[in-house]
Amino acid sequence: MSTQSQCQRFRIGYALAPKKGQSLIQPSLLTKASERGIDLIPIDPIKPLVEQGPFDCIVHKLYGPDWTRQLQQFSSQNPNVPIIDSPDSIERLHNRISMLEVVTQLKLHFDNEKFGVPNQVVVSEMKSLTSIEDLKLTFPVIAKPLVADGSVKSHQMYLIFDSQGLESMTAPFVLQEFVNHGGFIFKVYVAGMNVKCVKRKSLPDISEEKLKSLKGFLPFSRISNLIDNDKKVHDDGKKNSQGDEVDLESVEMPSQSFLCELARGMREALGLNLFNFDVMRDARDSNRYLIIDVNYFPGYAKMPGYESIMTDFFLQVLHKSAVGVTE
Ligand SMILES: Nc1ncnc2c1ncn2[C@@H]1O[C@H](COP(=O)(O)OP(=O)(O)OP(=O)(O)O)[C@@H](O)[C@H]1O
Ligand SMILES: O=P(O)(O)O[C@H]1[C@H](O)[C@@H](O)[C@H](OP(=O)(O)O)[C@@H](OP(=O)(O)O)[C@H]1O
Ligand SMILES: [Mg+2]
Ligand SMILES: [Mg+2]
Repeated sequence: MSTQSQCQRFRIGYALAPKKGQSLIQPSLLTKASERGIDLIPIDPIKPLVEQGPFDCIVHKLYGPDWTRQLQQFSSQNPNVPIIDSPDSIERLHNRISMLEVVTQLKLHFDNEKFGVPNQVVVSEMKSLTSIEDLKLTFPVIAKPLVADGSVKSHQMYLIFDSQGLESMTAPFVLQEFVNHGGFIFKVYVAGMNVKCVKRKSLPDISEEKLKSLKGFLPFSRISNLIDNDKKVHDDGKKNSQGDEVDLESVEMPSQSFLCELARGMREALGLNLFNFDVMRDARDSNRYLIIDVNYFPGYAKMPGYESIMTDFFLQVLHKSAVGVTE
């Protein structure tokens, strides 16, 4: 390394909601990044962005026309500064149909694993809803808000057991088949070329027998983010709220090469660098993986060793190896 490059420091501007900034920008990340020549600089979205530089890269999770205009203006004045990620590409993740469409379009083949998404349909209005059979679904199903914009409402889900439960819903929503998956999911964090998978608690399986005694619907929200979930990752053999054993320690991870290839395909197809996706392993076929959710700029600080992973990613971007970043 030349003397000049040893001295070179990079400035990465970050524009995040206060809560998000506090969770991501921990002293440990600032230290790790600084050791490798990166200064992380907060951006004030209220002030003109073009007056806050210079930046070598911008990372953001803010929305709205004013912010998009700020980014466009900054880009036109600084065409070589990467903006992670493009608002248009992020937009695709704000709709639960378009976020998964990309998965169904991936042309990837694996020797052992199969992947896909659960069957789902959009219900736009209740009056056009006839029966579950007409929708080519069977109970139980999950009603999810069509919009996934980070609001509390967008995380409000309903597990529906019968037609009475279904009739109680308010359109529009996405109706997705409930797939038994052993009560756990995998969250696959992607930061450019870096891919890290963690296990999380999920809804318990519903047997045909159990379904007979379940009536109506059950609301739930942020199930994989419940407070005791982190404990589950570390503790063995605890019971979940339904009384079923969920021993996350003994759950076998999908192969890293499968996840890396899937993540690469999704990253390129989405044109995004910072996201995670939730994956279920089908209880009927352990080689079948279903992607159920894709989230922009998730809670990376929950990921063990996130400081090194994020710093590696920043360096990749600065060296122009990220999607949407041109040479
Ligand atoms: N088709 C399905 N079959 C079985 N369980 C599911 C299915 N879809 C979702 N779940 C369960 O519901 C949880 C919430 O669903 P989903 O991930 O779509 O919502 P979200 O609010 O966008 O989540 P996040 O907090 O990750 O953004 C999942 O983590 C999983 O535990
Ligand atoms: O608030 P919105 O825009 O919906 O985004 C959330 C995602 O939906 C969640 O997936 C993130 O949690 P995970 O990192 O556990 O997936 C969650 O992480 P956070 O709660 O740590 O910020 C958010 O990124
Ligand atoms: Mg999810
Ligand atoms: Mg989500």
